[in-house]
Amino acid sequence: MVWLLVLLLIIHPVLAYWTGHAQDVPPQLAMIAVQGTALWCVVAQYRRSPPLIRMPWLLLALAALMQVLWAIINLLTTLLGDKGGYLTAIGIVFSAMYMIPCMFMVTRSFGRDEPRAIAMLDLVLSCVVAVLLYRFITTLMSGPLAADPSSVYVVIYHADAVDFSLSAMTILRMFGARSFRWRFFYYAASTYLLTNAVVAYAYNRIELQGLPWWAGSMVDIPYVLLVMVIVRPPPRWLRAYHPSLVASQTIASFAPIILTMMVVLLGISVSRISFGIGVFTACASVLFYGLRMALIQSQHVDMQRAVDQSAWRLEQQVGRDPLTGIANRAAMDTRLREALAEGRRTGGFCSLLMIDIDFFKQYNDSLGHVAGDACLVKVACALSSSQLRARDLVARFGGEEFVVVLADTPPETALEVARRLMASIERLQIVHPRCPQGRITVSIGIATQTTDMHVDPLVLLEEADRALYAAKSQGRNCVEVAGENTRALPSSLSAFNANGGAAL
Ligand SMILES: Nc1nc2c(ncn2[C@@H]2O[C@H](COP(=O)(O)OP(=O)(O)OP(=O)(O)O)[C@@H](O)[C@H]2O)c(=O)[nH]1
Repeated sequence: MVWLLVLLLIIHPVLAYWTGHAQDVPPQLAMIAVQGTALWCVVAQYRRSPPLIRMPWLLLALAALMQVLWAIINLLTTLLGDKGGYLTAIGIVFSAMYMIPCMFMVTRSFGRDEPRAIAMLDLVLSCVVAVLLYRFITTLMSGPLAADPSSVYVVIYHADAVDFSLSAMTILRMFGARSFRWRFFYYAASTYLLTNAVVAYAYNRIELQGLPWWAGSMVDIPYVLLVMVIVRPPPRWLRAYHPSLVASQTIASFAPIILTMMVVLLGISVSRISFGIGVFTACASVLFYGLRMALIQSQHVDMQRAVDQSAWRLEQQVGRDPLTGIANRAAMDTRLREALAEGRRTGGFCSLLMIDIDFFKQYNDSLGHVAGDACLVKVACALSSSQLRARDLVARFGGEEFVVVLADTPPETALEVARRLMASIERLQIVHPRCPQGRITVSIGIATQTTDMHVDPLVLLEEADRALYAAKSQGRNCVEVAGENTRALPSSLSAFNANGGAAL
């Protein structure tokens, strides 16, 4: 590939020197061959690239194709002549159409989640630029305005402004790209666009003085550089450079304004020739930009809503037991710590109820695990709808064990609550074929942090567990309050324990 290019590069000036003029057929053919080689190289890169980055390479290939077609039309004009001016008009069409893929690749962010409507808006605006340029050039270069020498300069200045704006924006995009593949694409594109702009700048001015034989060889430079950039290993700084997320996002958001700005400027220029069209396009471009921003804004609002919802769902799930839907162990730990701290601060009590379903293994064994799960859900539901205060927390501790945290609750009240809970389970009347009562019952252990004692959550849990164990030993279906063996209790409750637990 490189050797073919080198050969063409030598042939082109040799032919130009031999024919004596850059615009003769042989040098033009050599130039088209150089352009074609570069086009082929970009297409090969497009086919090699992963899907997400194919689109910009395709756009670059389209831009190069427009230039090749323009050169072919120029060649046909040399060969056939152009009496009606049709070939010149077609050439201007291709040179204007060159803007569409260029604008598109510079403006777009190519994100997967970008709405299609935005791509359509960008495409329409890019087409408007091409149409305006065509209208502008044809009006100034033919008809009465063509006689005015300043018309040529006006066209040249506009072409330069567009070319240099595009290259500047492409360079900016290169420094804003966070992935190496994208940086490499913009590196190749900016090399091509910038040299193209410089060559066009020089060529147009030389052309005004009459083209020397070597001038055509200048046109090869952007294409040769493009091929070199693609086939040679990329420079090390391109791989090492990493823009910050803020810089990258700012540049990507800023890019569309270049497109709008170009349409506005072209609209202003065209208004010299056709006031209506100029003003209309300038206004339309601003409206389009506003619409583009509104679409992005509404997409962000939607995304934010979805993020909020999933965060809320996650928050709910984190503290929830997936089977029963009530609080889980983690939520209980947090609430218990808070309630104990509150008790210490205010000098109040904090009680903990440890509840365990009796003979649950037998229930599972006789009716199956699915029925066991359904039973757990019903028990959880009954516990949490037993007229507790909003600040009390019912949680599934694990397996068939539940815990109720009762902040600011003395042991006497905790005992009343426990009775109420047992009664609500009893009301469920869940048949248990292998339980002496013939229905599901629970045993409860109570532990309390008293005003004069500061207890660690784990210690309180252990005490409640010991009390529960005692309740189980007493024959189940009863409440046991953590007693003298763990901590001193009010006399009324000690008496209650002394009776061997409260059979309800
Ligand atoms: N269906 C179901 N069963 C569970 C779940 N978690 C724990 N279990 C069962 O609960 C049973 C608990 O058995 P044990 O610890 O022996 O308690 P028990 O049979 O209730 O006996 P006591 O507590 O002494 O009355 C075990 O068979 C566990 O498999 C669950 O999420 N779903």
